[in-house]
Amino acid sequence: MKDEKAPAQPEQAIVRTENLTVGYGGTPILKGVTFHVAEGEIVTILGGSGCGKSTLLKALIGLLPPLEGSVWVAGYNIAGPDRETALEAARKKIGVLFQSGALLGSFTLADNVALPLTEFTDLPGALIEEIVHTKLEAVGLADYAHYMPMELSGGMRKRAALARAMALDPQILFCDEPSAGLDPVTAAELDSLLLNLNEALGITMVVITHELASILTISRRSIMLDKEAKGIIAQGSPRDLMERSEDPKVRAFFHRNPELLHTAAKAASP
Ligand SMILES: Nc1ncnc2c1ncn2[C@@H]1O[C@H](COP(=O)(O)OP(=O)(O)OP(=O)(O)O)[C@@H](O)[C@H]1O
Repeated sequence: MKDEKAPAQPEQAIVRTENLTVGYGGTPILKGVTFHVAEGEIVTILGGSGCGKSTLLKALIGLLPPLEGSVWVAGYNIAGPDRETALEAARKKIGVLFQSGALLGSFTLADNVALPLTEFTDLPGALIEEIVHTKLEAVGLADYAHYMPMELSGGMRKRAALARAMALDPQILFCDEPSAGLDPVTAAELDSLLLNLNEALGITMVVITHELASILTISRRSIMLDKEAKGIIAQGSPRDLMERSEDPKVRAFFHRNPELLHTAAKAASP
């Protein structure tokens, strides 16, 4: 479990949205979403399938321009009038671990991890090699630098993708369902790795996940989205949400019991 830090205040926020409305083709998926993530925090974003978790992530990393509202990432307003310049600067401060891992299959692990360094910096080759080695070492893959992605297990590929996301020493790491497709033990190892990186380097993390074990292990604060509400229906310590929330949707999620939803819906209908 994360250490006991003071609760996040908006003014310390390294990621912040205000009245964010985001969607596709002018149709909102999320409306008027306001939240913040403090520097050094790990926040998990939860919610049922299709509630807009990935859509929110796309807005936070600048892949989807908001329909309304603002998004501040690492001090840059990436939804303001100077969006392109802000995004270029913000992208140097963030790392993204996509659900698929998104490693290039025809590149070795070392070359995959080197990509952001060759693309975004003018560092000499020898230094890039050294950085790549350090990153692979941090995820326990130093001996696999010359392997191709297809020669690795799913868990190792995720760790390699994490090494690549860390290549530019990001202040903020965004992860889209990092444990998807991993067995529980491998998923727990990845959780430990994320926690270690957070604790050792102070990297802020915003993690989308459905995995209850991960949610409880890595985050002290969770934000739960809902499809019907098109926004946040609960936020707080995941343990409190699990043990104390009376919202049927929150209870159904944490107790893995869709019956709770049906019972609440029946009670609400005339
Ligand atoms: N590129 C797109 N164009 C149009 N609609 C989209 C697009 N991507 C997602 N959507 C829609 O937006 C809604 C939210 O999708 P999103 O992928 O953000 O949900 P999610 O909470 O991440 O779901 P899951 O947990 O299943 O991955 C869904 O109704 C989806 O169909």
